[in-house]
Amino acid sequence: MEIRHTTDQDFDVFVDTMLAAFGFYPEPPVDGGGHWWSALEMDRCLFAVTEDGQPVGTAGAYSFELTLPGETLVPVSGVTAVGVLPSHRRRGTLSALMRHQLAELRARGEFLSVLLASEALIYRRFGYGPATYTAGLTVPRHRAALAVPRARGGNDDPLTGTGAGSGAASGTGAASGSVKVVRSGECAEVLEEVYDRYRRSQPGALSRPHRWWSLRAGQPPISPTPRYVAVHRDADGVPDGYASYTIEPGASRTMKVDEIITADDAVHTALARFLLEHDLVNQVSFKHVPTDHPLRWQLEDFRGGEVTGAGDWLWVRLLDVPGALTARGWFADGEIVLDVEDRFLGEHGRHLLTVRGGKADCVPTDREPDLSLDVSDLGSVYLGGTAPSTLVRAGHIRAHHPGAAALADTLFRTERSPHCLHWF
Ligand SMILES: CC(=O)SCCNC(=O)CCNC(=O)[C@H](O)C(C)(C)COP(=O)(O)OP(=O)(O)OC[C@H]1O[C@@H](n2cnc3c(N)ncnc32)[C@H](O)[C@@H]1OP(=O)(O)O
Repeated sequence: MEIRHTTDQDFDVFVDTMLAAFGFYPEPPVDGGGHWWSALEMDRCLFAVTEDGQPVGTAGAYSFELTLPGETLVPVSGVTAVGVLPSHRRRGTLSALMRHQLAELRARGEFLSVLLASEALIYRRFGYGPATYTAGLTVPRHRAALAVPRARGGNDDPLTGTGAGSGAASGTGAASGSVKVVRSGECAEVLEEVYDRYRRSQPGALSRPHRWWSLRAGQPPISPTPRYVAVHRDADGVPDGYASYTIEPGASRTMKVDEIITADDAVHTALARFLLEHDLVNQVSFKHVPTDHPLRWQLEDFRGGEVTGAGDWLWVRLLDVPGALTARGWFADGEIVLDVEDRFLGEHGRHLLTVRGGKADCVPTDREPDLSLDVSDLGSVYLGGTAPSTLVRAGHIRAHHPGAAALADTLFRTERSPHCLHWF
């Protein structure tokens, strides 16, 4: 089995092989891109090839930026299009592709790799751990009333003041804004710009490169699939949020919300209100709600929303432990010794992590460890979305003394849970 790079000439064969591995039929071409795979970076794709030259396995990587806790932006590889033909499985082809790819990512100087896992059993052995979580929230219209915020109140508040449809919302509740509904095809530039502002402040979020928008590659609202988009603008008319949605015809009249994108909680509230008050809708189904998002708390009826499809989203793999640990922001001072095992790459390191004033220093040490953990578990806790103590209680991370788990929880905790809704 040989692993080799693909070139632009291989694009069609690459896509055919990858689709066959997933059991999908090739789809007819769409004008100007349109398929999720049209933004594949062919210089970052790999073929696994048999001795007689037949491609039997594929793996690709997108060049993204990931927002770390502390709003640090770092380049990461978004691993994608991983597949091995059904006729050639369980012979080590994926393992060979992963080994080759991880070495290449390191050679590029990247210290993190991320992916969305088709199955949860595949990637831990390669050092990836689930790191961000998401869930759907379905709210019947008759239970959709929003509560008056107890800490604020008053007429200038985004919840209690004029509705978003007629204009209201800001970070402080002091300024007004407006919502206008347009079709997704008419506002691509606005979506791209608002998304870019949002993702820079949201830990766990990935960039959506311009190429994705121009090729309409990905899931709605990036794809050519028709959508309505409620665009929120501030008092000066500057777009600061959007919600992309469809309404199912027929008896269900379910409004399906692909995403609400904004960096401002008050704008999020205004857009949610706009959707929840929409006429001729029986229920509103939000596809992506971060697990700790205030939306559920904002419903007057705390049981008014049903959480659906809760699960993992972004899996994270550290390629350079000190590099990754010193890159993110930290929110509590302290020090901890981590003994990290990387079985797939056959590596082991003991690191002293010292945090002062939001920044970390990470050096090799021979001190006794506080925690012993696999690199995949470090990937899970790295963005702050999984408490180390949960993995201690699960029997995955070993705490060497009472208090070690609580110390790790305090250090790794972030101001806001990481969340990613970009599909790739
Ligand atoms: C980021 C993404 O693109 S996610 C998409 C992943 N791709 C898919 O789901 C498409 C359908 N599936 C496939 O193409 C293949 O089954 C793959 C890519 C998941 C696995 O490829 P293979 O070449 O069979 O994997 P390989 O032989 O290297 O297996 C390595 C180990 O992982 C295990 N493994 C591989 N796939 C799975 C799985 N789906 N579930 C459980 N274990 C698995 C193997 O049993 C093997 O274990 P071992 O080392 O203890 O013997």
